[in-house]
Amino acid sequence: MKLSLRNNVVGLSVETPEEQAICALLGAADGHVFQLHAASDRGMAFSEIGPEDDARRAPLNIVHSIESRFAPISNLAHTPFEFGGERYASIEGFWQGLKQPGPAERRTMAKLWGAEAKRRGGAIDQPAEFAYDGATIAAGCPEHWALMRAACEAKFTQHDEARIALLATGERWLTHKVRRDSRTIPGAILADIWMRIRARLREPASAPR
Ligand SMILES: Nc1c(N[C@@H]2O[C@H](COP(=O)(O)O)[C@@H](O)[C@H]2O)[nH]c(=O)[nH]c1=O
Repeated sequence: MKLSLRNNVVGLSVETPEEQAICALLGAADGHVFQLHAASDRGMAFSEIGPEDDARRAPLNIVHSIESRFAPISNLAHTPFEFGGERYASIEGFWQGLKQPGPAERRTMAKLWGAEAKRRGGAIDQPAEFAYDGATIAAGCPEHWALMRAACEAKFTQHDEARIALLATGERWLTHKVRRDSRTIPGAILADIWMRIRARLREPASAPR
């Protein structure tokens, strides 16, 4: 193997069939970040840190249009779950339903996901307060966010794909930056909910059922 160093780039060129086989294996790590261990002037080692975005902990903006492997994290994704004795097709169906006055209207919203859930909910004025499970909750207050957190917990514990997608974000900082931030649940609150749930899911006791 030939070794060179030019412009801060370490170059290795293959000379034997064994080295060629190793080089072919390393093809799977193309674009990954490696850490250099240069303990002596006779040799060195590189240990793999991982794909560049993971290694750099690049922020990840969770929106409906994100790449498909992370899409189930979005509130708009079709990720059926049960919460408070009711079935919901998506978090958005749950959240937008809270704007509705009665159980029948909430049930209708509960069946929706994707752009339709967002659009139908967007057409409803957010009441200053609403009733949920016998309590009166002021819109946009921490109790309102606590409902979002509890529903998200239900989603990520019950829906395998959503949980796998959330855990696949590793240590990356999550954001929820959309064209117009919600007046009832700011994107920063939502991102914080996802990151807290992710940390909880990593704890051994909450490993997938
Ligand atoms: N605009 C948008 C999303 N907005 C969603 O709207 C909800 C808040 O709505 P509201 O209470 O009416 O302000 C919340 O669930 C948030 O995720 N979501 C996405 O994935 N992609 C988007 O582009």
